[in-house]
Amino acid sequence: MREPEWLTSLNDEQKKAVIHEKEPLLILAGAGSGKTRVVTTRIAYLVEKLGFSPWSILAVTFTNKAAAEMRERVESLVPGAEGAMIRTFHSFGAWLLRRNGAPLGLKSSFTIYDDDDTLGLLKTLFEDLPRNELRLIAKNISRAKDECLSPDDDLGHISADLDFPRYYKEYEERLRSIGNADFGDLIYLSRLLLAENPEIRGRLQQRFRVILVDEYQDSNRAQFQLLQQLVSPGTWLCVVGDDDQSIYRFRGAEVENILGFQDQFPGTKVIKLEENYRSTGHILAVASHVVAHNEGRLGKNLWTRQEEGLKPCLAYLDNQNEEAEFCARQLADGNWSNSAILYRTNAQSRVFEQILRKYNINYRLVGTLSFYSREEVKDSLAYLSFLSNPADEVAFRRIINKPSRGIGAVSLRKILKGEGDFLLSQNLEEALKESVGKVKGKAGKGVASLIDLLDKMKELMPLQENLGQFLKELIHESGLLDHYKQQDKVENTQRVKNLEELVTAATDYPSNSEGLAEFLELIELDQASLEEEETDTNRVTLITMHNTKGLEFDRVFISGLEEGLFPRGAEYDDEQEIEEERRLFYVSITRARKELFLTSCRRRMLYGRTEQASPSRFLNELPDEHVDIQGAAPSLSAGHGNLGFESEYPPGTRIYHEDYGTGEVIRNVQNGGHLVIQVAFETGHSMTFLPEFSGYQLEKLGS
Ligand SMILES: Nc1ncnc2c1ncn2[C@@H]1O[C@H](COP(=O)(O)OP(=O)(O)OP(=O)(O)O)[C@@H](O)[C@H]1O
Ligand SMILES: [Mg+2]
Repeated sequence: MREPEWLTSLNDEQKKAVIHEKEPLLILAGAGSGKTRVVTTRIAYLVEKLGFSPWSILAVTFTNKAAAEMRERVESLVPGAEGAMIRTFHSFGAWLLRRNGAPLGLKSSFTIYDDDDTLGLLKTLFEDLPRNELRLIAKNISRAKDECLSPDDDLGHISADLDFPRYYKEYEERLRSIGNADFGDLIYLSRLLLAENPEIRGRLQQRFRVILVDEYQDSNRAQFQLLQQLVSPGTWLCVVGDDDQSIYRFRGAEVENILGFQDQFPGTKVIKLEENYRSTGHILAVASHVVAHNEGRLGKNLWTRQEEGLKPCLAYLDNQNEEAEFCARQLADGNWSNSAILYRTNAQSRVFEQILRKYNINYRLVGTLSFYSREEVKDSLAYLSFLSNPADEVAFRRIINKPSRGIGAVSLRKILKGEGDFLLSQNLEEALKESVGKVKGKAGKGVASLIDLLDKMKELMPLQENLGQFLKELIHESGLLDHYKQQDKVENTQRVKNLEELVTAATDYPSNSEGLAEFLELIELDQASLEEEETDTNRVTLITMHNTKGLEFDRVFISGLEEGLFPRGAEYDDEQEIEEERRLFYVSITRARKELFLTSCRRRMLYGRTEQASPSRFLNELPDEHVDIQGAAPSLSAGHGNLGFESEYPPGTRIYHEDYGTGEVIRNVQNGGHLVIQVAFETGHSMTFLPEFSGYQLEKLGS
C-alpha cells in the first residue's frame, strides 16, 4: 500500500516518533526540528492508519492560537481527525470541570474569574487591606495553585506573611460557596477532582487512550500532576519539548518536568530530532552559538541541509526612531505578512506603530492591547482630556477615583447631581468644587485633593518645556506613577514602562492647550485607523518575544538589544535569570526562516529623557563569521570610563592579526575584568578578541 505524502516526507526519526506505539514517548529536540509537525502527523496517523477514534485523542498546546493552528493542520492531513480534543491546559480544565465539577460544588455554568474579578472578591472579603496587599495575595494564591498547594499545605516559601494561609482559605471557601472558579482553579481543581474521584478518573482514562503535549518544557507542577492523573498504564503518552526554549520559569514552569520525565514514566522511549527544517544555515549557526553559552543544558545538535542563506544583519542605530525606520526600510518590499518585529517589552511597540503608520505599512499587534487602549495609558490621557475639556464626563469618571481617593459611587452621584436629580453644571470641575462640604469624610478629602491637583496642574502647564515634561509631572503628582509602580512589582507587568513611552510620545508637542488638543486628536485618529485595518491580511506582526513560541516567519527583526532592556534589568547579575533571557533570545532567533535582523540603539529615550545605552551582552556572543554588522557600536570607553581601566586598544586603533590581516578596533567592552575588543578587518570580517590572551597573534600598528 502506498503511504501518504505526509508520512513519506518525514525523516527517519520523525517517522519513528509518529508510528511509535504504546510506551511513553519523549521527543526532545531543538527549535524548528519538526516537533509540532510530529504531533499533528501522529494524530493523523493514529486515526487514519491505526483506527483510533479522534474522540479518544487529547492534544494539549500552549496557546489558543497554537491549538487552532494544530486543528487546521490535522484536518488538512486527515479530514475528520481534527475532531480530536486539541486544547490548552486551561481550556481542557474548563471543559473537564463543566462536565464533572459537581463533587466540588461547581455548576456546569460556573463563571471563570479573571485577575480583576479575583481582586474584587478579595476586596469584599478583606475590606481593610490596601489594594497592593490584595494584589500580592491574589498573585500568591495563583502561585500556590500553580504548585498544587492548598491552604492547609506549607506555604512558607510562597509568602512569609503568617496570615496568608488564612486569606487563601477564606478566599477558597467564598469562591466555592459562590460556585465559581478562578483561572488557576482550571488546572488545580481538575487535578483535585481526578485525585479524589476514582470513578471520574477511570472514565477519563478510558476515554483518552492517546495524550500528546506540545511545548512540554513550559508546563508547571499543577499541569504535570493533572497529566499524571489522566495517564494510566495503557495510555499512549507523547510529550515534546526543548529545554533550551523554557521561558516561563518566572511563572512557575518547571523544567524538571522534562528532565525528570523518564523517571516519572518508566519505560519511556526518547527520540531526538536533529535536522532543522525552518532556518537557513547562517541563522541556525547564530542560534546554536548563542544558546551554547548556557550551562546545564541537555545539549543538542541541530543541522540543516538548507543553503547558508543570508547572513543575519546586526545594525547599530542611534535611537529607537532610527531603529523603527531601519525596519520600515527593509519592509519597503511589501512582504509584510511573513515578517515580524519582536521586542522584549510591550512599551517598545509604540514607536514601531508610529513609524509603520507613517510609511503606510500595515501591521498587527499580537497578544496585547494596542498601546493607546491600555489601562495606564488611558488613565493618563483621561487626565489630559479632562484638563482640556472639563465637560468630558467619561474622562472625569475615569480619573475621579484613580488612583483611589476614597470617592465611591454614592459620592460620585452627589458630585454629578448635587442634592437634586439634574446635572448641576456642564463644567464638571465646577461641579466638583460645588460639592465641597456636601461630600463628607474620606470622599470629601478625596475631592479636595483632586481639586488641588487640577489647580496645580493648570498653573504648571505653561511653565513646562513641552507636553512630555508636563505629562511626566502629572503622572507623578496624580499618584498614577506610584499606583502602577506597585502594580508592576506585584504583577510583573510593565505599566510604568508604558507610561514612560507615553511621556516620550508627548515631548514633540508644546505644553499648552493647542499642543494638548493636537496630541489627543492624533491619538484618537490613530485608534480609528487601527480598527479599519482589521480586514487586511498583508500585515507585519508586532509581537513580544514571549508570544512567538512555536511561530515562524520568513523575516524576523529582534529589536532593542541593549543592556537593561534585553537582557531585561541589567542591575541584576543573577546568572539564572540571564540564562532565561538567553533562552528567550534563542527562541526569538529561531523564529526566522530566511532573514534575521538584530537592532541595537546607542541611545534610547525613556520617560522623555534620552539615555546612553550599551549594547546587549548577547551581542558579544554572536559568531562573527555568521553576522554582518552595520553601523558602529557605541565605544564604551569613550568619555565614560565604563571599562573600569585604561584600554590599550581604544576604538580607532589599527592592528594587525596573524590570521586576519589589518583592521581597526571599533569597540571596547569589558568582560569579567578583561578587555574585549571588536575589530573590523579590511577583508570585511569583524571579530572579537581578548588582547590579553591573543599573544603574539595581535600587533598594534602606528596610526
Ligand atoms: N520532514 C520535514 N520536511 C519538510 N518540512 C518539515 C519537516 N519537518 C518539519 N518541517 C517544517 O519545518 C518547520 C518547523 O517545524 P515545527 O514547527 O514542527 O518545529 P518545532 O520543532 O515544533 O519548532 P519549535 O521548537 O519552534 O516549536 C515547519 O514549517 C514544518 O512544516
Ligand atoms: Mg513547535
